[in-house]
Amino acid sequence: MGKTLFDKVWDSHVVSTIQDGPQILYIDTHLIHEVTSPQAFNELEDRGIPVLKPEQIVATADHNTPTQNQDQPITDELSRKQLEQLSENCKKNNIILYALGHKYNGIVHVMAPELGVTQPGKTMVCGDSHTSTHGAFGAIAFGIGTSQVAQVFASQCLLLTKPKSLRVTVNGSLKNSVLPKDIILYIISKLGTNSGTGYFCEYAGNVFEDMSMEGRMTVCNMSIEMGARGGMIAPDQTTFDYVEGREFAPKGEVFENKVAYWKTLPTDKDAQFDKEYYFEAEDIEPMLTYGTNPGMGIKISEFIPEVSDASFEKSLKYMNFKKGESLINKRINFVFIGSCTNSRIEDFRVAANYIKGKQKAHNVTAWLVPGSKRVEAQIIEEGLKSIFEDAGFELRQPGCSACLAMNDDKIPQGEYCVSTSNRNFEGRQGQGARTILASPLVAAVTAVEGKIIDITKQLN
Ligand SMILES: CC(C)[C@H](C(=O)O)[C@@H](O)C(=O)O
Ligand code: SF4
Repeated sequence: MGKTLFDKVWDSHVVSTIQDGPQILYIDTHLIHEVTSPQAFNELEDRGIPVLKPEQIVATADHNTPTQNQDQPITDELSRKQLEQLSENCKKNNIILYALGHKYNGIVHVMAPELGVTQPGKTMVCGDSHTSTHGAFGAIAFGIGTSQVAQVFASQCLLLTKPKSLRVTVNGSLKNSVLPKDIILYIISKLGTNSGTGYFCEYAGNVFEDMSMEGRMTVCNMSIEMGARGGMIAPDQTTFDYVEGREFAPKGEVFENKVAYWKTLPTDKDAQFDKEYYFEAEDIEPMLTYGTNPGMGIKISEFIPEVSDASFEKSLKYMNFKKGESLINKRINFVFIGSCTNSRIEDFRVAANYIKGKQKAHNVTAWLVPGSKRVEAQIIEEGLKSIFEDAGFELRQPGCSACLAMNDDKIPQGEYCVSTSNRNFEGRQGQGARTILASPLVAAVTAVEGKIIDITKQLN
């Protein structure tokens, strides 16, 4: 029987198998940030164990970073301490750190692919659930807990049970104004937030084959929101072209040899998956979430479903929405374009393309937060900064920002925020804040209108 992409990468990294039990998997790249690494460093220090392969670790500061005045000392004490500790730990253990202000700094899932650290066929981990993003390259990439971070520091390996396999296939042609974010929000709205539990997901079909690397990252990023351990897309010419020439990508003949190997990775025709789902591209429309998990999504033109269930009702109460109502014309005072889901240059191009020559609505505070220093530089080089500023949008400095309330960028109590991030949990963007997940295009339109409008009517 043939093998899946996941099988091929997994099997080539198994160091040892315990009979009828878990396997020891070799980890090629370990990404770290300030939130989940400190306890792991402490554990190692307490036990007198050195970091085995510091050269296979890449560190960045992202969650606690302010998105204004990054050249000045951080005023928030907790955030300042978190970042200082990361710097100290990296220095002590000879780990490369792209600290705040460094030209390679950014959200871990934005900067690592940009630098060519993320490559097909690799195993990659980070103490962060959205590590699934890197699967867009055909890598096995997944989030781990703090004790596993310590395991990888000490051994460059992890003890794991091989997950089951799931494939989601989307074929057909997409409608105008449907972006990768809409595709993954649509899939999760259909499958629910637990459908992937215990599985690693592969995305297949012409829709993903035709997608840019940035779009593929948006899709794989949210795999975790349907419960999957990770998501993957077969590497192809789009992938190789993206990786080639980046700082940490292999060069010359080594690159050519790698490409020859990467070409062997796609799932074999006769491979079997434990579970398969199929969708048609024509059925997908721009999406919005109305509840407090990413599976509570509807097409922008649809109505909130009428479900009788206590947790559903609790969720609507938090959002102050009613069953059966439409979100069209809801007044929105906050718009956030950013996060590791949608803070790459293509996202800002989409937004700028719509915003150009328009003005944001008076009631709206619109934050644009690039995922990395490099994206920030691209925004300036391509002239997007002035488009945004002329329209009254606020371009901030890179970081996780309003994706989660771990820094100064918080949405006030009771306010709605149309956000390009990946989680709409209660309090995610600030205490009592109400998050509506959407694509960068829907977010940009909302900021200009000051309310949600049916973009399928306006733009088609
Ligand atoms: C802080 C971190 C551990 C967390 C994660 O694992 O995903 C964060 O990035 C998030 O998006 O909720
Ligand atoms: S941008 Fe949001 S989802 Fe991504 S790593 Fe940061 S906090 Fe997590």
